[in-house]
Amino acid sequence: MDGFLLSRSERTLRTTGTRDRFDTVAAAAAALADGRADLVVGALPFDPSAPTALVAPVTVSWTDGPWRPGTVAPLPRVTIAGEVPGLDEHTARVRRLVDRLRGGEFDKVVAARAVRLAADAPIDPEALAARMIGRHASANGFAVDLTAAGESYRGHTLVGASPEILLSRRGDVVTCRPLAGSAPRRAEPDADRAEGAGLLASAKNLAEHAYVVDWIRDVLAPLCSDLDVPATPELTRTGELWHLASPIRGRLLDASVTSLDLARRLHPTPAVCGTPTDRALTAILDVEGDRRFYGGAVGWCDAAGDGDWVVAIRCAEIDADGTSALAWAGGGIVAASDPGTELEETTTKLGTLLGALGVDAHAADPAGDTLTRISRTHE
Ligand SMILES: C=C(O[C@@H]1C=C(C(=O)O)C=C[C@H]1O)C(=O)O
Repeated sequence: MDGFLLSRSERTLRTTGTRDRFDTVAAAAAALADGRADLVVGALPFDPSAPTALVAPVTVSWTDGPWRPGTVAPLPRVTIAGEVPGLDEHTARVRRLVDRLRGGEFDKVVAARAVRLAADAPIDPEALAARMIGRHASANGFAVDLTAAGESYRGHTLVGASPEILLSRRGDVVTCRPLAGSAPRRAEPDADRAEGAGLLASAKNLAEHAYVVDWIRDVLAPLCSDLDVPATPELTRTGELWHLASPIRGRLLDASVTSLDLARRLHPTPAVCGTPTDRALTAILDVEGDRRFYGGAVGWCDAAGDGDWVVAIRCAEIDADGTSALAWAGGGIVAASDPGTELEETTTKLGTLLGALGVDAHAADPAGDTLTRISRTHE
């Protein structure tokens, strides 16, 4: 897929073609600044030192509302081919991280895992994005060609539906809506409401959330006047989860600070990384290895500096021939975290992507290693 899609509830950006590729934020920012590009779209990786997948597109179209394509290609049958790492190993990693948190090495760290998916025919990235957007109308649906990030990404696409806005910039107004703190949705309405109310009252989740809000405040305070940060978060929900959310708003002191600059400064927030950021990032890269574009940011920046960047979660990277993919999910760990509950939370989060593919996220083998857990196909 040589293109980019970002579907938000108010409008959708779709681009095709590649006029220029940028594997660093600096290169993309320079092209915007000197008029070689009037729009840059794409993704920032989780690891801020890794190559970016940013492009200046050839065609650009904006439409009102979320993306609603007329016809959508059917999705193939998809199975879970393996877990990376196995479920036991993920739980053991969380346990070791909890020990390090209790030892005071850091205050919060996000632990993630992935599932490897195998499809019996190519997964069309736009068809998967359309299905995710159809199931989550208020989410930020995306499909991004990652080729610009280098050889190991050639023809790969990142597809997802994120509930989390890293930032939006319109003129001198910057808004963010970080999430952190999670509880599963329940089928039974009273039980579901109780999960939400429990999350809003949970000291552990409020603390996990506060690390993210504090980070955003610290980054934005020197750049903004009138920075408005709510004292307590609000409750928000997706199809699968309740989250704590904080709508933040500020006014830029310097109008030359672009949405791409802001994304670079705000990323990685403790919603995907941890506190303190540098220690958490080092621990994640050491324990998990490369997260590629999971936990990164997807968005756009125009020549005026306006733009939207969403946190790249509830997503998968589809390989070049479309028949295999890696889907990730993570959760914030603090000293009070329970490894079993954290594992369950990642499974619930994986359900956003797996549900769109007709795969049951909860059908995983508790032993954690490979294979063949199958799923429904799309008729
Ligand atoms: C890291 C993910 O989600 C993030 C982590 C959350 C948490 O720890 O409670 C909640 C929302 C997201 O900010 C993910 O979905 O993979």
